[in-house]
Amino acid sequence: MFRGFQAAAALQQGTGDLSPEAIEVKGFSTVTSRTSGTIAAELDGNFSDIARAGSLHEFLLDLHNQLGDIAGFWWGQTYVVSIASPELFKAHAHVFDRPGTPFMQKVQIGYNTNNPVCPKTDERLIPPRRDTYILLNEFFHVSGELFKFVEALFGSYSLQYANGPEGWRRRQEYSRPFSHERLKKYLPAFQEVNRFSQEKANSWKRDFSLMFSGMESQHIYVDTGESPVEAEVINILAENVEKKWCKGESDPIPVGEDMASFSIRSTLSTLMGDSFLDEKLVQSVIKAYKTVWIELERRLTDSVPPDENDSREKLFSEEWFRLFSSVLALQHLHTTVKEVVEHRQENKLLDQQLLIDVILQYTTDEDMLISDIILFMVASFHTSANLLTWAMYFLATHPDVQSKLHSEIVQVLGQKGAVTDSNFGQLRYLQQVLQETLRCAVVSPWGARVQDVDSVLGGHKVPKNTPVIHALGVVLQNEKLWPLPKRFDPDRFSTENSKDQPTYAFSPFGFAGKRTCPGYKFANRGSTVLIATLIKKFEVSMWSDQVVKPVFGLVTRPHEEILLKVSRRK
Ligand code: HEM
Repeated sequence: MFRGFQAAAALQQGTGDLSPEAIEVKGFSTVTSRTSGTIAAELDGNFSDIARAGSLHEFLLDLHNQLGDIAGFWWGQTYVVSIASPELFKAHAHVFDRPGTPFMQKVQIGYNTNNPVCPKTDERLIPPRRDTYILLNEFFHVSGELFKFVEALFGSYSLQYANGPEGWRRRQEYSRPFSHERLKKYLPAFQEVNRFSQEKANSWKRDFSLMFSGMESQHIYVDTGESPVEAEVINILAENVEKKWCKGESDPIPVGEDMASFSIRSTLSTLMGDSFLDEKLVQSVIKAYKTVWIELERRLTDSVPPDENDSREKLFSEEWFRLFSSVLALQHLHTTVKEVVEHRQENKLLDQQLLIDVILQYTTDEDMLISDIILFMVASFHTSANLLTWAMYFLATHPDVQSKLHSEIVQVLGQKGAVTDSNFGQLRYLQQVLQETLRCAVVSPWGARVQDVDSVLGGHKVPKNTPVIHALGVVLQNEKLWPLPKRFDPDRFSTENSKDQPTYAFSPFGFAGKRTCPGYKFANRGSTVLIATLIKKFEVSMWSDQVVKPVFGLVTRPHEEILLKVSRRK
């Protein structure tokens, strides 16, 4: 039995009090303190239960299955409450603040290492002294606080941790580049970026190679008055994937890799400006980002620190090596973003409407700038890439859905047309496919909020400062709301079938405090363009009878690369 179940038993006994003091919690194991290197009597709470379940999402599925829509458990030493019903989501929909207060001090990366080897050279790293290892470990380690593990990547000053009036103000400002009207205004900015790139290309020290290899640069930026340029840029990127697929028709297509490449490029080029026309820079960001992300996800699922005498300790040097590489990769990401910001500042463009400009207008604090840019990059890359990967997987394994989708695409776009602002809304079934993918694959399994006052939730007292997890994925898999929840069926989202869906039953982008995902339209538009482009031209199926299992981290990904077979449609 989960220890969290004991905690939540207090609810069933009718105490109505969710404070940890009101709940009897027994049997916590002791773990090693990394800092001191000695055994300390620290509570690991339900970490080992979470590890046993496989992930926080799977732990929450069991927890709510056994205890109902509201339950408590221990995230390390922090007592947290989790909610999993449209009604409880509604009751929490006004809460803005997010848990995980960061250290309010400057984050230093790299520490006092004597041998910082540039990740570009790939030179073998020499392990430094043990105390440096401990410092690095502390830097990355999941502490008792939710979201702490992502702090190393996003930085203490990022929007992720911004609460109260400042967080609210920042959030409002950063939403500007994602409004429909603003998307339209990207057009002159992009044209300017394009002209600027061509003029300045030769004077840049970097190898300037257009990321859209094989295409003329003037194709990248459209000059029609009405359609949002973002969709046009994404159209070009989608065509790029399409060209690659045309070439490799007899080979298996590594779909995750191609979807990641598309989503990273579309994010960087539409939100971060012309620096990312440099293919080498894009590649180095992808490499560094992957290294850091792998480490962070590992920390989420493997959240109990190793015991001094643990066998993992024997892997000391390997672990150190991996950790140190990720610190260097992180450092490289920070340096790159700093250069991109400087480039943007030095070369002021006429129409400063990109996300990077909005962030630059909001703050001059270097830490905040870099943190927020990295936050948006990371929040966009991984989620969009996995949404696309899962959508392709479901289409490959559901030929009937694929065929219906193909008919719609041909009907709306014709044989040659592209997705535009005006025909976007007609791709209704494609929207259903994306919605059902978000639901069925549980792309983003959970969120969280906190309040600095005592509150009541579902009739239970929640003490102030108790993090409340929004078990988004548990609700998306609730069989009362979604019969046969594991079945992929886009018709659930038809106008007819969805009219009785309770509000908040489908909240894949969060729902609370007007702080839902700011990039949801962006992700939706990009995915629509890419899927329409590819499915119009190709029939996709699985390359082999590969069994695909999901790994539920902060974002849900397949446990291994999915290989697709693509055949050009007649
Ligand atoms: C399939 C795609 C995506 C999914 C499923 C997704 C999901 C989410 C979720 C669940 C949250 C937490 C919301 C909450 O706390 O209530 C979030 C936050 C966020 N997302 Fe997304 N997201 C996606 C794409 C994107 C894209 C494309 C961008 C950027 C262009 C983005 C940027 C962000 C940012 C910056 C936050 C933090 C906002 C804040 O702290 O106020 N996301 N996303």
